[in-house]
Formats: sequence, structure tokens, C-alpha cells
Amino acid sequence: MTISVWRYSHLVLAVSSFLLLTLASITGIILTFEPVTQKLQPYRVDNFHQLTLAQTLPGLKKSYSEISELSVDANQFVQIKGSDADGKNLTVYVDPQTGKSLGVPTKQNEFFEWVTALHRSLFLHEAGRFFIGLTAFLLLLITVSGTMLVVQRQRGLKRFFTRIVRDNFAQYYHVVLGRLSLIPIFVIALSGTYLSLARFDLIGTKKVSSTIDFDAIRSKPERKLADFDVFKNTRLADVQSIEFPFSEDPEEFYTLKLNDRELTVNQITGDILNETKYPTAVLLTNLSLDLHTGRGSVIWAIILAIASGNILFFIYSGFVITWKRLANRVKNKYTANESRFIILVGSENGSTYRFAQIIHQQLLKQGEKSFLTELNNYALSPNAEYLIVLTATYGLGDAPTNAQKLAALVEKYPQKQPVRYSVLGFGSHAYPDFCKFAFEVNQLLSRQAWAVPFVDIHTVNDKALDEFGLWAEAWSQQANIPITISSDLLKSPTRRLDTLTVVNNTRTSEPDGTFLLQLQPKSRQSVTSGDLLAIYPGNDHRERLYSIGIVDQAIQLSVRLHPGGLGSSFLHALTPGETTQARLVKNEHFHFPAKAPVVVMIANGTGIAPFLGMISQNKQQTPCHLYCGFRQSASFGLYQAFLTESQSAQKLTNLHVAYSREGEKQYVSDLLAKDADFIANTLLMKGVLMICGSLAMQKDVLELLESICQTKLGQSVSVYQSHSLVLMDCY
Ligand SMILES: Cc1cc2nc3c(=O)[nH]c(=O)nc-3n(C[C@H](O)[C@H](O)[C@H](O)COP(=O)(O)O)c2cc1C
Repeated sequence: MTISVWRYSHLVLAVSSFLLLTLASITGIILTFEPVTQKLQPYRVDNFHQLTLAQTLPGLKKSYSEISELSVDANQFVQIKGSDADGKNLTVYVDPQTGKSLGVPTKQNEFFEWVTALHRSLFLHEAGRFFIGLTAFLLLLITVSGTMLVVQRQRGLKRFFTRIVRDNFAQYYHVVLGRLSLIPIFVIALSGTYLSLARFDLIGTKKVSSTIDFDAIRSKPERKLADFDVFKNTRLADVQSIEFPFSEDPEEFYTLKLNDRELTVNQITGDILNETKYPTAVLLTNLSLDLHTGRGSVIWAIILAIASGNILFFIYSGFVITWKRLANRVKNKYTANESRFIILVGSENGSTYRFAQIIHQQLLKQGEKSFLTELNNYALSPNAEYLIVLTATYGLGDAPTNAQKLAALVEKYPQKQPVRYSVLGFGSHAYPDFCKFAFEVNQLLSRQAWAVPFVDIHTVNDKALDEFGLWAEAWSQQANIPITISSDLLKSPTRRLDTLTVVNNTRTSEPDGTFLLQLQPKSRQSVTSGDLLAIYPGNDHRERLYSIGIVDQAIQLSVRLHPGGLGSSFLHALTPGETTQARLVKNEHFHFPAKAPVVVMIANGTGIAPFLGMISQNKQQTPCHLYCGFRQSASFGLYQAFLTESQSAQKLTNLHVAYSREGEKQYVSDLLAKDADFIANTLLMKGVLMICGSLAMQKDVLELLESICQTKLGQSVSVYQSHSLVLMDCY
């Protein structure tokens, strides 16, 4: 069963019962004070549980001239009805050992009486009782569906009580308190339902009345009450009530209503004249009353009050959660057919929509036609040029509910024109399959003939605004459409620029125009290979990002000069000793893995930059294999000496180079295909593959990795991506 079935049932049940549930909870909380206040009355004797009828009845009979009935209530207060020496009727609480009067019972407090009537029947008699019974039943179903949701959220029954990942206040405490009060709420709901069924005689609670053989009643041997076996063996704690005989006639008898049976006892001989066990339904009704009202135990009454308070919180937090989800419903200005930008969202709890809205609104503000919808609404979009997918991951690395149909729809509706796609995954490292569904979507799109990779897949951990900002910058740079994430959304609104001094610039005239630039930040920076350097060549919003490697304690960039290119021309012109302003951006997901047994680096062109730094910093000599591709051997010349030296220093284990325009005319993916077994083994032993370079190379490599993973490991590459064993930083 999917998560949505439980979620929708939970919601529908909650919506249909919340008014009565609120009323029942409030009145329920008030009513739990009744047993607590009653228990505080001084009518209970200390050794109540040890007393037998043989120890108590003779004394009581002596103390009162006539007793018609003795009863023991849920508070274990003993009450007798009878008359005193003057023949005056009395009803008193007594000490069952001494017969001493302890007090006169008072009528139920009027306020409690009023609240009880409201709680039980809404002052509507039978109709009200029916609705209250129905509410108890709905609460039972809500508890069951809620339990299933927690099981799914926690990924199995075994992990039911393990740590809960904090999403937002309402959601977090809805689950935390739900788990804690699950049992008391279940008991409240089940006992309430049972009591209602019993009230409407839908459960056989009729007691079978006893028949007595009057001819068999003996009047000898006469015994004292204290010697009656049945009285010796019956504890006061097991008694509900005792009816005393009217007169001394042997045909008049004691009727003992115990907790589980009814006995009639000969008043002269102590013989048991009849014994009737109560049906199970009656016992269950009594148990339900104890459990539902907390009448027997102060501690249980307090637990019930807390659980009822929690029900009120669930009603509130449930509405907040639903409100947030509904608030994300989108009203589009343009249709999907006419829009140039299609933004598709996969979200379970709605937060991803907030991010999608930022992009959507920015595009609209700039006069672009943008259409925002959920992934399940994927369709043909004849004017689409850009497709942006923002999606969360749920369950065991699964699709959110509103994205489950995507794969089928993409197969069914291939776009007719090329569309540039970019996927942004939202997830949390608290789950083992980090952003798995986003990687799957990326994989799915990469297989479509019409889909052109535009910006490398990015991920956002725990809704981190800076990670979202990083993707937005990359996308905006690539599309040349300024997307500014407003200062109130990004926590670090003002860009803090660092001053960097140019240490070296090779400014080579390599055939493909590649050069190496080394920069030294003025202030000490915690920067490492794989991080990014953002430059602002035009001193305006236009930002260019470069992957950096740390070589000889300086920041090293590998840049290809594009004729007329804004960023590359700016960097190419920098001369040693000159200073420039730039921003260092942490790029945690592409750092050299601290614990991997082996690292395979895959690059083409200037994508080698971060790897040069990682190799240079590989002092612990983690086995490193570099697969890189260039157009011709001259392009590789820039790095050759460094890499040979690193091999001798055992910072680099193996080097594989492909040239696309010389010799065998190979691509980096051809080198990998030859070493398919090695690649599969690397993943198997939890080694890490890192890919940096062009998106076209990334697409080829991912296709190859998918087939290697499928054939040799029986898994999709997205599984390894989601476990951070395949890391990518492509552009
Ligand atoms: C029950 C549950 C399961 C989740 N499973 C995963 C998961 O397998 N992988 C992951 O990266 N994130 C997982 N997440 C985290 C969400 O994907 C992340 O919080 C996301 O930002 C939520 O987006 P939304 O509010 O739009 O649904 C899970 C969250 C919840 C509540």
C-alpha cells in the first residue's frame, strides 16, 4: 500500500471528526479531574486489599441495626445503606473493619455532571451518543492510519522508536507526540467504541439471572458469618455490591455481585445457593469503563488527560501541515503549451514548492513565460525550451506521491523539440538514500533523445538555502537569466568578497586556449579542492563559477579561453602580483572523500582542475586513479609534469588519458568501458567515483556507469549516487 492511501485516509478521517473530537477531548480532559479529586477524599482504608468479607461483615452488622446493601466503588470506598439504632435511614462511607462512619456521599458535582452529559451524548440523548460513539471509532481508525504513517516514515516497524528527522515544528511534534501517546489514545478510542456498542446493545452484555432451588435451601447447620467459607475466601476488593437478606427467613439470602460473577449465599449455613459467571462482554465493559474514565487509578487518569491534550495538539498541527500543503497549490499565468520554461516539482510536504516558486516568480518578473506544476502533470510542452525539475525523495529513497507517475509519462510523451533540462534534488543526509529519486529523474531524462543536459544535477540537504543558491547561480549563469535569491530567503544576503592576489598565470597559447591561474587569498580561508570560486567580471550580478584545486597552498584554476567569453577573458588578463575580488564558495558534495578505500577521478578538459588539487593534497596516499580526456596531447602537456611527479610520490596510482582528435580518437568513457570490471569493483568496495567536466561527457559517462552497474552489480547507478559513491560537478 502506498504512503498516500494512509495519508489520505488519515486526513479524511481527521477532517470528518475534528469538531466532535475537539469537544470530546476538552470534556475528556475535564472529566479526568473527577477521579483525581475523588481519590483525594479520605474514605479509603489502608489495608483494603487484604480484607475479606469474613473479617468485615460481622463487625458491620454489629455496628448498624440494619444493612440493606454494601457497595464498593472504583475508588475502593465502602458504602452501606441501612438504618441506625433509631431506625433512621442512612447512606454512609464506612471503615469496613470498625464500622466507623467516615462520611456521607455527596451528589456528583453539578459541573462534572454537566460535562459528563456533554461528553457522552452532547445533550442529544441517543442521537448524541451515536455521534460520540462514531467519533470514538473514527479516532480508532485515525490511530491506525497514523501508526502506519509513522511506520512508513521510520522505514519499518523495527525503527518505530528510532530518531525522527526534524522537518518543521508541526510535522516533527505531530510524529513525536503521536508515537508517545499512541497507546493511550488507542485505548481511549477502543474503549470508547466498545462502550458505545455496549450502550446500543450491539454486544451481548445481558447478565443471566440466577435461579435458586428453594426446596434445597437448608437451615442447618447454623454458622457464624465469620465462619462462612465463601466469606473467608472473598476479598472486599473483589466485591461490587452485596445485597443483605431482608429478614432471618432461610429463604432470604445474601446476593454477592463480585467483579466477575454473582453468588447467592445462604444466610444461615453459608452454602452457595447459586453461582453465575458474567459473560465476557460484561467484563470487557467494566474494563473499558476503567480504562476510558481512569476511575481506578490516578496515574492512568493523568495519562488520559495528557493523551487528550495531545489529541488537541494533533488537530492543530495536522491543520498546519495540511494548510502548508494546500498553500502550495499553484495558479499559473501561462499555460504549459505556451510556456518556454517548465518547472516540475516533486514534493510530499510542500517545502520544495517554495523553492520552485522563487525561480518561477523570477522568470515571470523578467517577462518570461513559465509554467509550474507537479511532476505527475508532466505532458507535451511544444514551446518548452527549458525544463527544471525540483524534487524531494521520500520513503525508502522513493518518489514523492505527486511524482510517482513521472517515468510512465516521460516514456509516453517524448517532447518533439530539444529541451534543456536540469534537476535539483531536495533531501536529507539523515536518510541513507540521499536524493535518490532526484538522481533517478536525472538518469531518466538523460536517456531521452530530446533532453539536453543544461546544468549538472545539484542537491540540497535539509533545505539549505546556500545550496539552493549555488544551483540557482549555476543555472542563471548558464541560461544568462539573472536569478537573484532575495536577501530574506538567503541567509547570507550580502556577498562577502575576498581579495586574491595572482601568483601565477600560464596564459599559454595551447591550441585549445587552456591556461592555469594561481591565486592566493589575502585572509586565511578554509578552502579545499572541489570548492568553487565565484568571480564578477562585469562588477554586476553576472557571476562565473570555477572549480578550484589547492596546489602548493594556492588556489589553482584551469580555464579555457573562449573568444569573447566574459569570465575566461577576465581571468586570462590577470597578471602576477595583481589583486582581484572574488567569492569562495563551499561545495561540500564534491570534496575528496575522507574514508574511501579508492578514488576514481574522471575528467575532461578543464574539469581536471579540482583533481589536480586533490592529488596534490593526497598526503595519506589514498589509491587514486585518474581517467582524463583532452582534444590532443598538447592540451594535456600543461598537467603532464605535475601528474608524473604525483605518481612518483604515490599520490596518484594510475593515469589514463584519452585524446579525441589524435591517435585512436578516444573519449574518457572509452577508457572507462575497457576498465568496466575495475569500476564495478570500486563501487562494490565502496570506493568513490568523482566526475568533473562537461555535461556532454557526464551524460556519456553516466550512461556507461548505468550499464556497468546494471550488468555487473544489479543496481542502477542512482543507488550509488544517492549513497555519495558517485559524485559529480559538471557544467
Ligand atoms: C518520511 C520521510 C522520508 C524521507 N526520505 C528521504 C530519503 O530517502 N532520502 C532523502 O534524501 N531525503 C528523504 N527525506 C527528506 C525530504 O526529501 C526533504 O526533507 C525534502 O526537503 C522535503 O521536501 P517536501 O517538503 O517538498 O516534501 C525524507 C523525509 C521524510 C519526512
